Amino acid sequence: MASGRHTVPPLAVSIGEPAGIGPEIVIAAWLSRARLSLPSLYVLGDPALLSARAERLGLRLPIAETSPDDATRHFPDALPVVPLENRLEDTPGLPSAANAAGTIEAIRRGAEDAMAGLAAALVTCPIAKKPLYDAGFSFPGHTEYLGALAEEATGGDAFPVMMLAGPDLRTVPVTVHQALAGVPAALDKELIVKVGAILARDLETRFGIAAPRIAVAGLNPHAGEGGAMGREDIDVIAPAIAALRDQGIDAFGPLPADTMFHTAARGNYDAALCMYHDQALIPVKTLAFDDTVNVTLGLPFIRTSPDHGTAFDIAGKGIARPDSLIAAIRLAHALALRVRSS
Ligand SMILES: NC(=O)C1=CN([C@@H]2O[C@H](COP(=O)(O)OP(=O)(O)OC[C@H]3O[C@@H](n4cnc5c(N)ncnc54)[C@H](O)[C@@H]3O)[C@@H](O)[C@H]2O)C=CC1
Ligand SMILES: NCC(=O)COP(=O)(O)O
Repeated sequence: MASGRHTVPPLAVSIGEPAGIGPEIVIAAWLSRARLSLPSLYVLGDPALLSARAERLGLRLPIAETSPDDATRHFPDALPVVPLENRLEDTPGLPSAANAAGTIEAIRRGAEDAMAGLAAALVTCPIAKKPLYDAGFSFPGHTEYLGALAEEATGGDAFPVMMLAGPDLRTVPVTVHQALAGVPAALDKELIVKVGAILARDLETRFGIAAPRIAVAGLNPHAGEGGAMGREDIDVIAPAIAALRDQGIDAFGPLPADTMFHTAARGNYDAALCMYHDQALIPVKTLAFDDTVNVTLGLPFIRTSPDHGTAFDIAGKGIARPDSLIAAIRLAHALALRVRSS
C-alpha cells in the first residue's frame, strides 16, 4: 500500500448491528484493501465477534487489537480492531437487545474519535433500530444520535441532515425517521429552509460544488396540482424555496416528485431536497443500491454509511456485497482530504 495515501488519520468504522451483515462486509472490505487501494481504517468492535464471523465464512482474518493512533501501522497486515468495553455475540440473523450496549458504544466512540481528530471520519455499519429501542436507545437512528453527541461535545447546536449520495443522484429527506401520517404536520417553512441551507453549505464546503443547484420536491401528487390535490406545496414549500433564494441559494420547485428523477431531469440539479424518507431514498437506492452512500451533513465531523440496512436474511451466509460500505469508506476519505486541504 502506498504510504502517501495516509496523509489523514485512519477512518473509524463502527461495527453496527452484530447480528447483521456489518461484521462480514467490514471483513470483505479489509480483505480487498490492497486490490482497491483502500485508505487505512480501524474497527470499533469485539475482536471475538469478528474472528467468529470470519471462521463461520471460512475466511482467514488476522486481527490486530490496537488503538486509533497505531491502527495505520497494522492495517496492511491485519484488520485493526479497537476493542469495546462491551462484548458482542456472533448470532447472525438473530438480533438481541443484549448486544445493544456494545453497538451504541461503537458509534459513540467513533464519533468521539472523529471529533478528537484521532479518526479522519466515522463510517458506520448499519444498525437495526428495534433491538436498540428495546434496550432503551431513545434516538430514531444514527443521524439523530450523532447530532446529540456533537451537541454534547461542543456545547453548541448541531442539526444533522441525512443525504444519500449516489453516482448520479444526491437526495436529502427534510423529515427523516418520521411516520408518513405525521409528515404534513412536521413540515414547516423554517425546517425546509434550515435543511436546504445546510445542504447548500455542505455541498459547497465538503463536496466542492460552487453555487449548488437544489431541486425541491413537492409533497402532493403533481406538486399539488395548483392546490387541487393538497395545499402544502403552495402554503409551505413554495415560501421556503423563496426564502432559500433570498439567501442566495439556487433552489427551485416545488417539482412533481414523480418526474424529477429521470435521467434528463437529474442533469438540472446537484441535489434533490425531498419532503420525506421514502421520497428521497427510493430513487437513489433504485438507481444504485450498491454504490450509494448515506452521508450526514451539518455535523462537526464527517460521517458516512452504506445505504443498506442490516440484511438479517443473508447475515452469516457470505453473500453480502461490501460495495456500498467500500463506497462509504472511499467517500469518507475523500471528504476528509478535501476538508484538510481547504
Ligand atoms: N444506516 C443504517 O443503520 C440503516 C439501517 N437500516 C435497518 O436495517 C434493518 C433492515 O432493513 P431492511 O429494510 O430490511 O433493508 P436492508 O437494506 O437490510 O435489506 C433489504 C434487502 O436488500 C438486501 N441487501 C441489503 N444489503 C445488502 C448487501 N450489502 N448485499 C446483498 N444484499 C443486501 C437484503 O438481503 C434484503 O433482501 C432495519 O432495522 C433498518 O432500520 C436500514 C437502512 C440503513
Ligand atoms: N433508511 C436510512 C436509515 O435508516 C439510516 O439512518 P441512520 O441510522 O443513518 O440515521
